[in-house]
Amino acid sequence: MALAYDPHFIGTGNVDTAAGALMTSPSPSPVSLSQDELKKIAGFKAVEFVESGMVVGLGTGSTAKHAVDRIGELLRQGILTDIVGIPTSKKTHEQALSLNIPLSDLETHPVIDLAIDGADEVDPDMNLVKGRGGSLLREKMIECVSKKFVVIVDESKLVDYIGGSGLAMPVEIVPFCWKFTAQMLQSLFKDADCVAKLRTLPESEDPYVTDNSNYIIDLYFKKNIGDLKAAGDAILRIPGVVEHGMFLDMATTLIVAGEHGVTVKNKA
Ligand SMILES: O=C[C@H](O)[C@H](O)[C@H](O)COP(=O)(O)O
Repeated sequence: MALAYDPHFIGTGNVDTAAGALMTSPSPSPVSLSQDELKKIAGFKAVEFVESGMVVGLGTGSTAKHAVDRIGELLRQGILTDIVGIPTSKKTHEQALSLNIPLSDLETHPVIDLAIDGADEVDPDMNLVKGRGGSLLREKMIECVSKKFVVIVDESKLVDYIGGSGLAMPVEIVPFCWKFTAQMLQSLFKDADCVAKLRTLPESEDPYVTDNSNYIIDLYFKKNIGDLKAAGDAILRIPGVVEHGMFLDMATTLIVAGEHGVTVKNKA
């Protein structure tokens, strides 16, 4: 599918942040763009929300990486000053250090002005699946105390309902008796024909280990799981579970880059 890009929408202009605002940017001169270029457009657009003096949650993944790069660039140019970054993973911590972004943590800065992060799925109510890159726990800890949470995606991430992509919904668990916990998770969602799989490293059958020394169980649903809040609460009642990758009612702004330009949608 041909993708369209409107270079007008990379910039540092103001974004309409009124509640419920929907800003769609048409593309006057379409140019085919890769998925990564769309991620970059969404990431740069999100940084328009960052103001000097803010404490900023720095997301993880191939989309958030562009936003973090952009913050580093604007700091270097002196366009942004006095930013404090709170990284959501070891990888983002390394990236931010390499860009000389001043860093802190939740204990020193328990309130965050704004967080910017990608997502694996976004439903029409701006509920998210996150963690296919393995970073869901730190992301959720940081983003749930952010006054604003700007989610950046290319349009391939939009789904009709959570789980609708047919791809993984990650759950971070403790390694102890992981097979037992995986079985509990699969049984919990038997009505949705759920399959629970331990995430392993691509080059071996060894478990993938998170930044917090935990494992990840990926849940695959063949049917809609229905009430997301009830599902999330039920997952958290399983003792070996640390956190799940559903980020419900957390996003305050959604930026989608796609074939017809960039859309900015605020939570009503
Ligand atoms: O664990 C990874 C994070 O939740 C990412 O933000 C999410 O997977 C989206 O990543 P990407 O922007 O690379 O698609």
